Amino acid sequence: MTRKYAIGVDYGTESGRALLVDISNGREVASHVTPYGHGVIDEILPGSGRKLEPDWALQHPGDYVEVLRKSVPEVLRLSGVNAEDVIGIGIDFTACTMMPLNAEGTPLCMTPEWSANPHAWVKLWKHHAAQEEADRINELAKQRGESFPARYGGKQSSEWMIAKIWQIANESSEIYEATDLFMEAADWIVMQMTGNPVRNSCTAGYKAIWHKQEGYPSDSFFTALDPRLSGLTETKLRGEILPLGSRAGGLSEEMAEIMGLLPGTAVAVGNVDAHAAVPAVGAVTPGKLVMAMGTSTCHLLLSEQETIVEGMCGVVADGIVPGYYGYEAGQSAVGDIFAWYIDEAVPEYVVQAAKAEDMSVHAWLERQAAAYEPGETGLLALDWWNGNRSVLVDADLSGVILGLTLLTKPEEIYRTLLEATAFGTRKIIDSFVQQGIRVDELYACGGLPQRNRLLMQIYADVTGREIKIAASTQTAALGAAMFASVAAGRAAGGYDSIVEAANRMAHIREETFLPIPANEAAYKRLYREYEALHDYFGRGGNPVLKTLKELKSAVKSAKAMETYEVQV
Ligand SMILES: Nc1ncnc2c1ncn2[C@@H]1O[C@H](COP(=O)(O)OP(=O)(O)O)[C@@H](O)[C@H]1O
Ligand SMILES: O=C(CO)[C@H](O)[C@H](O)COP(=O)(O)O
Repeated sequence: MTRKYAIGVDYGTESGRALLVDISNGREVASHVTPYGHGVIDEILPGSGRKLEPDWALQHPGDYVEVLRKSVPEVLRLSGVNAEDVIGIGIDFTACTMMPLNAEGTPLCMTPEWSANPHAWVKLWKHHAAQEEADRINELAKQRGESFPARYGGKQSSEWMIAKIWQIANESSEIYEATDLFMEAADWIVMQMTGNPVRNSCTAGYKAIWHKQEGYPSDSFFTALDPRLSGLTETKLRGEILPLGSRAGGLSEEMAEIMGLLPGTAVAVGNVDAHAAVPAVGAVTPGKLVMAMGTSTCHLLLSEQETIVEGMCGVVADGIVPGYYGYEAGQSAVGDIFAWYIDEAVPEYVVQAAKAEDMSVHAWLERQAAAYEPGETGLLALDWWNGNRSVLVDADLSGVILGLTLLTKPEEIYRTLLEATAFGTRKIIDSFVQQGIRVDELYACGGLPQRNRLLMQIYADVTGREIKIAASTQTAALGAAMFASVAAGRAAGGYDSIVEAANRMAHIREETFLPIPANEAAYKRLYREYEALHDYFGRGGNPVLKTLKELKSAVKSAKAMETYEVQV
């Protein structure tokens, strides 16, 4: 029999990547990346030039289609694989990345009528401007004794579907009224390929408060929240919800032509990027915590038990691998913090020194920072540059760095930022363990583990655990391709289950990172300080971070309003 292949398409924050994989062994044959033309829209709305308020993060859905148009034909060309040997295509996406659609399934931002309204655009996962809505959802759920908050660590995040939808209703009732469906981008892009408006159980479960047995929260909850939300789940959130690995449909004639594939090729239901990565490192049984480390970090863990864990993003039955409860926790910024430092705060001499040695600024700072011992910088930071997702679930928190002096060097700050993210991860692991959820092994995947050895050593030292690293640098796309092979099924040359696919297609590297005992001891001491600082700034000991944010928002909103009034 000829070799069979599947394509995984990973939609990240800045770009989309297609990966063509040999399904017999997981060999990655070809990949291609298409950066999003509009990137992350967080300052000015394209077209109208309207200035966005703080904490907004939008995207253009046309950029997602461009990835299919460019990267899929390109992986076929690069690999020389024939379209008839590609048995399936699967996608994974950042989430909750959502958009309002009209009755034709067109995103409202792509219609002339609505394109100047920011609420018509895709709200990216890191759009954090729905915090008030999230707070109110949490208060009301508590008052009414709703059962769902327990499944989300007690709190809904401002990053998620219901808070984002309600923000639209509150700030732009005309967009809310004009919306026929609110959809995850993961489901929308699948609908572009198949014509079928199906939703996937992973984003529905983790991001839209859907439960396999109980469904969405009751209509009386939504009505009590806001009478305009009455009937929401039956109307604007309607749609069949299918489990991971299901076939959403076959590729349409039109999209097959655009993508260079055969019409009818199996398209798997969408998935979340980090979740797709779990089977791609072979973590298909309980106790294996997978850290998908990139712009942000998601922590994924399987368990036989359903328990409440403080600040977890969610526990969903079959949410990652069928047969287990899938837990998710996360840090809203990790690589993004390092990127911020390099883009916004590194002195010019560092950029020049890196250039002179033909190194990236990251690599130069990593080398310099590696010369320090734990504690030697005299610095400590809180990793909240993009709020805190777990365990505090509070997008209104911000970064803190302590201990700066006139002698502080850029590499010391860089090291401190790496350490801060490791402490944030330790906090999450402790939270699982304290609630009796086993964490036996750590796996790291995503863009960071293979780019920064110091980072991984610090994580091993801070957690006191061995860290195994994914062999693939594109685990999410590999996972999406694995789910595609399941959607295609055995009869087409694919697999019956994701566990079977993982057994054949997942790989980890031989080299692992082990804790260095002296470093581990030093970090134990520093972690105690991190915990004290964490609770002081994060649990209300001193609300200064929120006060600063309120002041900033008030001034920025007043300025944005002035600019808008001048324009109209
Ligand atoms: N050598 C490095 N050390 C630490 N962080 C890095 C390094 N190189 C790139 N990064 C960070 O990696 C992040 C991108 O990770 P990646 O996994 O490729 O993307 P995404 O999370 O969008 O899928 C960026 O935030 C960038 O700052
Ligand atoms: O919350 C998520 C998954 O549940 C986001 O998709 C994720 O945090 C963004 O991923 P990346 O850092 O890879 O861009």
